[in-house]
Amino acid sequence: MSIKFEHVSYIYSPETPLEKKGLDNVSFKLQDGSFNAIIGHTGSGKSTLMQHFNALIRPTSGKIEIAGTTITPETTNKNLKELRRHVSLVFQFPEAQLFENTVIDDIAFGPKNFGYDNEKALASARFWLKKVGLPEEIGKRSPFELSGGQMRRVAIAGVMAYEPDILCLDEPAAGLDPEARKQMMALFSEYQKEGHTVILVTHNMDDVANYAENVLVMEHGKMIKQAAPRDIFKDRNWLQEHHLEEPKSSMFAAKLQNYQFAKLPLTIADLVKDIETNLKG
Ligand SMILES: Nc1ncnc2c1ncn2[C@@H]1O[C@H](COP(=O)(O)OP(=O)(O)OP(=O)(O)O)[C@@H](O)[C@H]1O
Repeated sequence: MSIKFEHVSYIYSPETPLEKKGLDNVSFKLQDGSFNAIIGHTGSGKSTLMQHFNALIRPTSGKIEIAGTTITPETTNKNLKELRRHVSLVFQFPEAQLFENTVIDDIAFGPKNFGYDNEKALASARFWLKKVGLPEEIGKRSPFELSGGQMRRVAIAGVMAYEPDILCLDEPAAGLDPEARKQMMALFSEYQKEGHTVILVTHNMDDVANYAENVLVMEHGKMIKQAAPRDIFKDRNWLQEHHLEEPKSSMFAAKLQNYQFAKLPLTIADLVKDIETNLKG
């Protein structure tokens, strides 16, 4: 059950002086269980695209197939609960949406909303509190007494606690220190390896290089390229032309270097396999 966008366009404030094309004839497919990144300049349409994944906004034209649901311009808000249980969207600075009296109740809110009984919701909340790296005793505290980084973890645990099949993240590590960013990205990577689909909007090219298998590049509302990170980042001229940065990470450079020193392959098929193994590993 892949995710499929077919000729999706979206216009903000149509037929008014403020009319603005947010998406322009976007088509692509994403594989189940893949780690995808959406990159592009500010204002290129990344967040607009992201909000289509759980029908928070619906296409002005075109069609989306996702998690067994078809989204078209005619789709209404009715019957979207099932879609939103499967496809979850985490906005930038999700900690702004915490509201319960205790951390554990805040994390359990999502699971309860999607039909877990009280006991199961609390068990899931305790499990995810630990998974995001917070000690058990924090569960009893008010989320508003925590640091910004801890609040971010609570908010993300609240989404992961009902285990959506498709996790959409808009700059989830923005403003976190490098260690916290790494832990957060490792958490999403593990979630993907367990079989879920992850879609990440980011300006951080190191995260793209280190974690994504598939990259969508947005520019002026159009998707101008879809490829593996190595294919996106190997062409410096193309990157410069589109004002995109290269990853700085030594990890990605090391992966490429390992590949150069890998044992001499015997056939083209071996060579391709070798490259893939080295870049994946
Ligand atoms: N609510 C809105 N009303 C009108 N235009 C909007 C609205 N939201 C976004 N836009 C416009 O649509 C275009 C795409 O915006 P979008 O937020 O999707 O870009 P983005 O790539 O996510 O940017 P950033 O990296 O800054 O978050 C921009 O030109 C933006 O100004």
